[in-house]
Amino acid sequence: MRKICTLELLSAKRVQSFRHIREEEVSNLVDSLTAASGEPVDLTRMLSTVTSSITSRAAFGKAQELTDAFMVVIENISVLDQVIEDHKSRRRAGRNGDGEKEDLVDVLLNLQEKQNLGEMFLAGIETSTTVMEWVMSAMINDSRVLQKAQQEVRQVYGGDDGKNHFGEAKLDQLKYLDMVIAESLRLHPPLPLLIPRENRDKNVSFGSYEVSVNTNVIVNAWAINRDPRYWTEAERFFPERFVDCPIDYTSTDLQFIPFGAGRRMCPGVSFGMKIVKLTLASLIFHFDWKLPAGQKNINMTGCFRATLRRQYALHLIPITYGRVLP
Ligand code: HEM
Repeated sequence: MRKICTLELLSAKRVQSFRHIREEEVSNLVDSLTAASGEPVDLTRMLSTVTSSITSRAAFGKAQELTDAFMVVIENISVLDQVIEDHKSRRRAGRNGDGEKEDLVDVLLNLQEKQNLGEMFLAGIETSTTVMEWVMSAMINDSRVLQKAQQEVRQVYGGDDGKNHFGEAKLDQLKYLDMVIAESLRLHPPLPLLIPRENRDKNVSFGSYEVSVNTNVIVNAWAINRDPRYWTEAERFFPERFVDCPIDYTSTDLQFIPFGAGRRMCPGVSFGMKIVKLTLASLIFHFDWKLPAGQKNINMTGCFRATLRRQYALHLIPITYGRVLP
């Protein structure tokens, strides 16, 4: 399954082919927030919806109506079977020639493989949503960082381009936003403990650790990302630490491993991070953000379920950029 993910489902080319889906769904999110401008919204729920809409369209080729079903796909596997049946009849009818337009179910059918599809994408939705929640929370609590990130995105996307079509073409220019996301991933990795792995080969040693055969190893990424031996003021949220810094989450630096590392590293990095960056850039380009009445800052308490999420849903007030409040 992992090999299929890396080579087929989540390859750079495949991820790029879903660009229009990401842009459409993020634009829908902006429309909903614009309609709610000036009122508190449950941003946690909205971020989860946008991520699952993008994922279900990419995975199943179905739009909104499948999104809710996707969330219960594990319990209700018949939904997935129905999707696969639909794809099979479409293929039998010979309506599936263009590789670019294939969704991920088509790819799996090509490979005669459907196992674990639901679990895999569910994991991607939860982690990507969690990353966005933490980044927004950290920026709201640090107005200096938020302003700097907003300045950058409004400069890059200023003029008609930003208002009419907020696309991915210029995302690479948002260097400061990259640092903000990296710093949030460092302090709040959605999977603080990497997936347990069993040493099945032979006894090995690395550093001061001896790992004998048949031992389960659990890597504490959370502790590594905050280790004061590698990070100055390790507990501080300070995106500028990544200026001119060669370390990033796709490199092989083992002091920063929010996606794991090596052969078992997350195969969904590119799929997830494209959603994360486009959504966050849109949120801070189109809106200024206020806390609900009576709230001074965001409570950053985490809570460990399948992932390390915020304990409390994120409620914020979007103010459409440029709108003068009464
Ligand atoms: C953007 C947020 C994401 C984060 C922070 C994240 C993080 C991780 C981490 C830490 C691991 C464990 C790596 C290890 O044990 O060494 C992992 C594994 C995995 N991730 Fe992600 N992930 C994200 C998004 C996604 C997405 C969007 C998908 C799929 C669409 C995905 C699919 C997977 C799969 C299938 C594995 C298991 C790989 C294996 O068992 O070898 N992830 N992820």
